[in-house]
Amino acid sequence: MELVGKVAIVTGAAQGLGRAFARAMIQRGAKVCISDQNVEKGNTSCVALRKELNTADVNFVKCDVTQQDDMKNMFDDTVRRYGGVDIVVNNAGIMNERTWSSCVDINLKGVIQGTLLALEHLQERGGVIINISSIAGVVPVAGAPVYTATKHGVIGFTRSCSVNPKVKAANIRLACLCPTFTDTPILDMTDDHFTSWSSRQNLWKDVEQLGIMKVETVAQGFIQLLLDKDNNGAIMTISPNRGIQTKYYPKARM
Ligand SMILES: NC(=O)C1=CN([C@@H]2O[C@H](COP(=O)(O)OP(=O)(O)OC[C@H]3O[C@@H](n4cnc5c(N)ncnc54)[C@H](O)[C@@H]3O)[C@@H](O)[C@H]2O)C=CC1
Ligand SMILES: CCCCCC(=O)/C=C/[C@H]1C=CC(=O)[C@@H]1CCCCCCC(=O)O
Repeated sequence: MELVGKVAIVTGAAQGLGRAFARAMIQRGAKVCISDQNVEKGNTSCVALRKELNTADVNFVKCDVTQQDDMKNMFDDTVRRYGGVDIVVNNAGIMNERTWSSCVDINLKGVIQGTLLALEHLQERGGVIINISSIAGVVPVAGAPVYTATKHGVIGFTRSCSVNPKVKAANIRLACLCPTFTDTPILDMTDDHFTSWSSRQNLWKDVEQLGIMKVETVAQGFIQLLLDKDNNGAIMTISPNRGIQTKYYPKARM
């Protein structure tokens, strides 16, 4: 897939991985809508990306992924501004075991809502949906069971959409990105983010064992996943010890 002239939407892109994905796509010629619930950080990042990359082809739209009206407006605004949508990256996510219900709302329901709207918008012209899961989407993580459940859900949902014949016929491709720990503000967790059935200490032991990747490393894998036009249903894992790996888990046998 060639990115020049393509139109992309990234949720939760005011900082961290979302911002790095947006940056990598703009650098390759895409027009990008960065959205986030944090208006101040979103606007600041938009101005900084315009300046750094010397482009007007990036804009910010306020969007809380738990709010259906915000989500619809993000798509409508992008269509009005750029004439359509080709790529949707459902990236917004939090790690909070205590406010676990909002973790489900943002990490899983937000991705489902973003994907369903993306399918509607892409059905005429085809395109790509990348859903951001985590390595916690494929392995159990004792320190963060709710976060882990949401990320497993993202993979199950995305893979199920990817094998739908209607989706394939519309030339829509879906894939999941599953990084291990990456250097973003999501790692600034305190004990308040945990319950007696989860643990910052446990999670931090994992961090110490595995290490922390740079956002640029994950953005490199993201671009690889986006450009490979033959990877519908793929799950890409990225970790410090094994690097970038693309996996296809078994399909159902009827
Ligand atoms: N950093 C890491 O170690 C890893 C992160 N991930 C996933 O990558 C994605 C991005 O995370 P990071 O950049 O690391 O985190 P981050 O905390 O730096 O960025 C997350 C962004 O999402 C936004 N956000 C939160 N709630 C939102 C909502 N309701 N609506 C819209 N935006 C909202 C925040 O304002 C923030 O800008 C998340 O889905 C996360 O679960 C996956 C594996 C590892
Ligand atoms: C808030 C971010 C949470 C990110 C979750 C995460 O990265 C968790 C990682 C580890 C916790 C326990 C583990 O066993 C996880 C690491 C497993 C890495 C396996 C790598 C496999 C591979 O590269 O194929």
